[in-house]
Amino acid sequence: MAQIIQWYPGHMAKTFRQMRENMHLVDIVFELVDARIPVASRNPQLDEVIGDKPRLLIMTKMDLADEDATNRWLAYYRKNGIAAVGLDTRDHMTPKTITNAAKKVLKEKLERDAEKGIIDQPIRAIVSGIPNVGKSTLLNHLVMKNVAITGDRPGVTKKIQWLKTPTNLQLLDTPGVLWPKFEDPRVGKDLALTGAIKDSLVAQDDIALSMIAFFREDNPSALLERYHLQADAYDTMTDVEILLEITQKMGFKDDYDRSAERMILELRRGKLGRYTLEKVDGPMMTDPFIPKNKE
Ligand SMILES: Nc1nc2c(ncn2[C@@H]2O[C@H](COP(=O)(O)OP(=O)(O)OP(=O)(O)O)[C@@H](O)[C@H]2O)c(=O)[nH]1
Repeated sequence: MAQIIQWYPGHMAKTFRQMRENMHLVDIVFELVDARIPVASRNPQLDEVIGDKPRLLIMTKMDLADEDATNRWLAYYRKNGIAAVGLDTRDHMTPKTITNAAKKVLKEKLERDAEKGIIDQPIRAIVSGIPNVGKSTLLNHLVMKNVAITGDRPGVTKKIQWLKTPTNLQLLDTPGVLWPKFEDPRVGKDLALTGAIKDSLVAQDDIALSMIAFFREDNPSALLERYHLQADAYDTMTDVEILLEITQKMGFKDDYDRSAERMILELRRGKLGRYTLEKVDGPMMTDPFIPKNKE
């Protein structure tokens, strides 16, 4: 973990610098978060970079997340005046969903433009989010075919590459890659369980144990059924004992590193069903990791 903390600040500073430099060129920021971990997968320092710029929060990988939990998050954001949509970025409706949501966020600006006779101007956006959250997938789906156009904008000396979409968006071609804040151990575990950070950076058995703890609370039957555990396992066994039992059932004897690895892989592949690690009323909500600016 210490390695990650030392490694990221340089990259992060560069991302923030690039985003700050380009912020005046865009109308809106598309901030991507993983619907399964909407708190851990965002970097709160982005708020400082975005400032008053309008933002659309995009919850990706909704197809992997618990549907009810995502709906509760969306209701929560709505209540707090934060424009948000949830989607599977690979879905064919994604370009329409995002473009409509962006138009809604920018409604007043577009109306002001229309009064001045400026109509059908493209909406210019920058896409930002942590690694693996779905930035490239989203860009590709929005653009459909990779058409890069180059434009000189006032105030910039170097040329900026824009990607034009059929739905009349213009996207900065370099997505802002941010890194999450790892200081809180819960954040690291949640990122590891969803595959947002490299497996080699975290102890797999620790992660498998937090997976067992999560299912014990959230969806007890999913783990019991998947690994053919006895119905009273949660009453009679500790998390460690459950991990050892699963190791045996997998035929790995006492090699719990191997079973931990397998369990995590199966979780990510959806073998245990849809899951959301962070809930609207969960403990993470006491952290200040909620987007600050309003619609
Ligand atoms: N199930 C599901 N998978 C998705 C979704 N969006 C992206 N993915 C997958 O997640 C993985 C990472 O997606 P990318 O688009 O490469 O993520 P990125 O943010 O560009 O990643 P970096 O290049 O590391 O910054 C790929 O395997 C995608 O197919 C989604 O909404 N649902």
